[in-house]
Amino acid sequence: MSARLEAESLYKVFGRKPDQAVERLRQGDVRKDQGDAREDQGDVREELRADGTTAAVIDASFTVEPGEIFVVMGLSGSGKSTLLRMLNGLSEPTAGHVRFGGQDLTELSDRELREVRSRKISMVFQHFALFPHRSVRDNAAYGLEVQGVPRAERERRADEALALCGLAGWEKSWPDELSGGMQQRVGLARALATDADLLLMDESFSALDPLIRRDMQDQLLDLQKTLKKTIVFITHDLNEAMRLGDRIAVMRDGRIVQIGTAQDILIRPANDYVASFTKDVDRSRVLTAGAVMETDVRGDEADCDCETATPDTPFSELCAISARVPHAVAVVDGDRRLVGVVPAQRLIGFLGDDEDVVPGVCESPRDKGGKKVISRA
Ligand SMILES: Nc1ncnc2c1ncn2[C@@H]1O[C@H](COP(=O)(O)OP(=O)(O)OP(=O)(O)O)[C@@H](O)[C@H]1O
Repeated sequence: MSARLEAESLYKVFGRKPDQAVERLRQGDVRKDQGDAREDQGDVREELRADGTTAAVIDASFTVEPGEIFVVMGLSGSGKSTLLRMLNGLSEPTAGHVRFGGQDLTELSDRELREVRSRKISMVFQHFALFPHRSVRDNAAYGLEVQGVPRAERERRADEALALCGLAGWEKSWPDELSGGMQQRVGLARALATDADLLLMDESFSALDPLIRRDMQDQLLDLQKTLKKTIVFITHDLNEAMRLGDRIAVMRDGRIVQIGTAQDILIRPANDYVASFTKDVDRSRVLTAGAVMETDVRGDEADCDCETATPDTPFSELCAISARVPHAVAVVDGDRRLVGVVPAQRLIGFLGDDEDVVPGVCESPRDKGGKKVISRA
């Protein structure tokens, strides 16, 4: 089982007097908490920038559980890469702590840090960074070579990792004989071969064309079902974030502005900035019955023999059920207990951009008795 990764109030400031800059940023936040909010969130950051100081990451805190894919999403310059470099110890935080498996990486010596980086942490980059004059096998074995693992064992482990990534039979090929997608699989195999618990993926699929990219996303999700690594995945693409992330942190101007599941971010964006990202997301691919249902139920809405949904029922299937039943869809849990209802109007509300998705009364007769089903407060 992998270990938990914790980031606690991380700051990274580039430029002069970084510690003073952190203090100013903290005081700005205290003023804001006390209600002395200036309209512009980036206030102190902008003042610092005018002085030639960049607050690249400001007060970032989160925990990534073992087996979780935690996606950090944000536009270029929002601080994603700087955050990732602090997580793997390549960049020392100006303030704050990074803990992995309970070990505080920010307190290790350079030698201890190198050891942790080579054994416990693997990186997968956007540009595959393969060595052109090494075979696919030797590329996949590179991390093990750095660790000093004997040749026979590293080749065995590299071959296993390559097979996991769908590259059995390509071990002796050269990188330039492989397509872009296959080269990225070698990058992934190299990261997996070391058995590192923490996988840091920096825009790993961004250079791939859309179909291959989707393929790689599927493969990662599939591998993760058995590997259960602790994964931090950086992307600027919200669709990718929503497909991969158990949870997503949205960054803006160095700050994490929201952490939540894909459904949280779609349904309850923390602010207009996050909401503006979600406009182009195909909601029907993300939402499930559990996210869209009304939980204010009477209790007898599933008393007929009609088809029901479960909280995990995908939105598209929910729409199909809704079209087949003459009333709101009842959502039941594994014990067939009613946990919510979804009136047809509510589905329509969630598909659009309209923030006011609260539907009115479902006019459909519930059953042959013609009883109205759902009423909303
Ligand atoms: N070594 C550095 N020295 C000075 N400023 C830096 C340094 N590294 C990053 N920055 C600045 O910190 C801010 C955050 O950069 P960062 O690369 O972390 O963002 P990002 O979200 O990863 O962007 P991208 O998606 O383009 O890589 C930017 O304003 C950048 O110019």
